[in-house]
Amino acid sequence: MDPLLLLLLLHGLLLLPLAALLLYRHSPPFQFLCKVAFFNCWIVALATLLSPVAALRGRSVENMRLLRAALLPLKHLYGIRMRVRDSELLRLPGPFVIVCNHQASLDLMGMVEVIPERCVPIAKRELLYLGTVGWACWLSGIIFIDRCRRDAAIEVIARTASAMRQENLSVWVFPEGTRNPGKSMLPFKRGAFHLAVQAQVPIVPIVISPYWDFFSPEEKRFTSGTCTIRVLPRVETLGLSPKDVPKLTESVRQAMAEALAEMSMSDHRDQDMEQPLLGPGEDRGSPQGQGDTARSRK
Ligand SMILES: CCCCCCCC/C=C\CCCCCCCC(=O)SCCNC(=O)CCNC(=O)[C@H](O)C(C)(C)COP(=O)(O)OP(=O)(O)OC[C@H]1O[C@@H](n2cnc3c(N)ncnc32)[C@H](O)[C@@H]1OP(=O)(O)O
Ligand SMILES: CCCCCCCCCCCCCCCC(=O)OC[C@@H](O)COP(=O)(O)O
Repeated sequence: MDPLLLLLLLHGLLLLPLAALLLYRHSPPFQFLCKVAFFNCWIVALATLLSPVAALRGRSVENMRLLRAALLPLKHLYGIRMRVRDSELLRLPGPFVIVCNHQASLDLMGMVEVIPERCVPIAKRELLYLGTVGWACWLSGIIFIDRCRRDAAIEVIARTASAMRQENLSVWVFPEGTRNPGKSMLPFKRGAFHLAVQAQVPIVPIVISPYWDFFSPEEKRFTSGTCTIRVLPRVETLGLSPKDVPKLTESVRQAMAEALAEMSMSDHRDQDMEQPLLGPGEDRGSPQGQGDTARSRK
């Protein structure tokens, strides 16, 4: 090959990372893309590394500890400060069903922040097919449901209800059934409430504050920020029967919607921001900061 061409090529190769770095610092959409890609890569990498360790134990809820440990560092990498309110409400003697609002995959960060011991999430079946991520989820005892086959899903829920009592197992459900970045919550699916009534265990609602201060897929914005997680008082189901489920669902949704509305109004901007390990955060002090623009647009 022509030595001059080789030299040019080498220069090009050296300049590429520099150009990417500059773009990362100065282009919020590029930064958004990188951060989302890194989030997914992190999960795939950790699932690949830790699944063999988890496999030594076999399928067990104890592997949820590994899953937690794998996801807990993410908040430091992204500079997301997690504030948990009323976490003592999660300290109950027996098993329970947690219901939580579902905005984005980022919810995993909030979930691992508060998820108690011996608690597994219910997830869509599609996650099983994500290679080592699916394997890691299966090994951690995550319960999979096929959202398109109601009868099969109801069957899984019935089996989960007896496992909850026999194995002292709590369950985490996103009752909206899908991700919802909107300002209010979607109508709730009833599975979580049937589960709690069948197992005769309490429901503990958890509300994660909106991400729009620091994360918006539409605006391709992903900066550092603060996220508040609030645990609401438990709702007992002792003595309730399937006919009570619609009312139960509505009253829990109502309580969560009120908490979400309240949390949407309170301002995080006066909080100290954690410096993200993944590069520049946002200048939260400036009145022209993106947080303000995002808020005023809402
Ligand atoms: C080892 C280390 C490794 C480290 C690496 C890390 C890797 C980590 C990566 C990842 C971590 C994990 C990530 C987890 C997070 C995933 C999140 C998701 O996937 S969210 C999606 C799935 N969740 C749901 O869909 C909610 C649950 N769904 C339901 O509860 C639904 O209710 C469902 C599917 C059971 C049925 O849905 P319908 O669409 O048909 O709607 P409906 O309105 O609820 O029900 C229709 C009728 O059926 C009755 N029904 C529902 N459930 C029933 C039941 N259990 N028993 C009896 N009747 C029931 C209802 O009462 C209703 O009937 P009437 O209208 O009341 O007459
Ligand atoms: C073969 C290897 C393929 C690797 C592919 C990369 C996949 C990256 C793994 C990221 C997994 C993160 C799990 C996030 C959990 C989540 O948030 O799931 C969404 C569902 O709740 C609702 O789904 P939807 O109804 O689609 O909104």
